Amino acid sequence: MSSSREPRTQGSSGALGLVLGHPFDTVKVRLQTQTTYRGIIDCMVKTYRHESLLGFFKGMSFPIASIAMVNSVLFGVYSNTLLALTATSHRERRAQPPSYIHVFIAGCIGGFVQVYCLAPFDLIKVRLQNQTEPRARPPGSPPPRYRGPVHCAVSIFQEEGPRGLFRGAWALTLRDTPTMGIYFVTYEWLCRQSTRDGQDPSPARVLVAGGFAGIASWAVATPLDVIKSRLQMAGLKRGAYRGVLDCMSSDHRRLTYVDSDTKTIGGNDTPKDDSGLSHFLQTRGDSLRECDLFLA
Ligand SMILES: C[N+](C)(C)CCCC[C@H](N)C(=O)O
Repeated sequence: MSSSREPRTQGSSGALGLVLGHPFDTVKVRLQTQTTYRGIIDCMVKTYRHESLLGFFKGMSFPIASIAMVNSVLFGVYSNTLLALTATSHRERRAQPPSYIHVFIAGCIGGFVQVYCLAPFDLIKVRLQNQTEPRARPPGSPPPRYRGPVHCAVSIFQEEGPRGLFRGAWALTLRDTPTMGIYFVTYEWLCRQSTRDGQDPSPARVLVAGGFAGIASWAVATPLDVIKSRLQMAGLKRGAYRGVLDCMSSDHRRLTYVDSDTKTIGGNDTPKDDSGLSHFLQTRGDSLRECDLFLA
């Protein structure tokens, strides 16, 4: 980073960005993994109707608690890699800016390393965001599979083992390694464009450069983000996908069906031959049709 302000503010600005962005992230994750929604507006309307505004904030607490740590690993590894590559300290760098190829490599390495802190938190976030139970559950309706982030972490650990907590981490690595490189190159380039040589960019410029760097990196990251979210949700069904390539080429609608243990529903394709299930569906009606994508 060419600004010395960045490390001090990254914790709180990261958390603020997260609260503002989380409702959109929830809509994104649901559209990536569930087949019940026709589009963004449909997903927003249904979420609001069934779960109220709070539905958009499901799964937010662990990311808030971990963002400072994940970002300090990212920026720490980035800075130290850049230091090793260019042999110039943070101060000297203002007079002697690092080359873009060094910025890219340092960004990729930072992105690669932070994945191993981010992966378990991101997995729990995605699982909780996909729980579409309403705030006030009708009497007799099944409880959500996970009661909260800690229960979710413990359940995944018990049901899927420690490696279960890293489900989707390989796709996350493929998503973040190159795109963090893109993030830092775009950020550096925009800061240098808008600032005279040897000076620190103003806070407003840092904000704008960071925003555009985020857009550029997300534009590239989104396809692998879809795969990552699907692999994370498919965790409960062993063998649902054989890996990243299999997930890329399979029709994900075939995997959305009712979980017989929890009676939660994913997607719109439900098995036709289960009469108990169709009775269950008829009696539960539409509200359960929007329910969780949990694969048995
Ligand atoms: C993929 N891309 C590089 C664009 C952004 C990665 C964002 C990672 C972030 N720390 C998080 O909490 O998810």
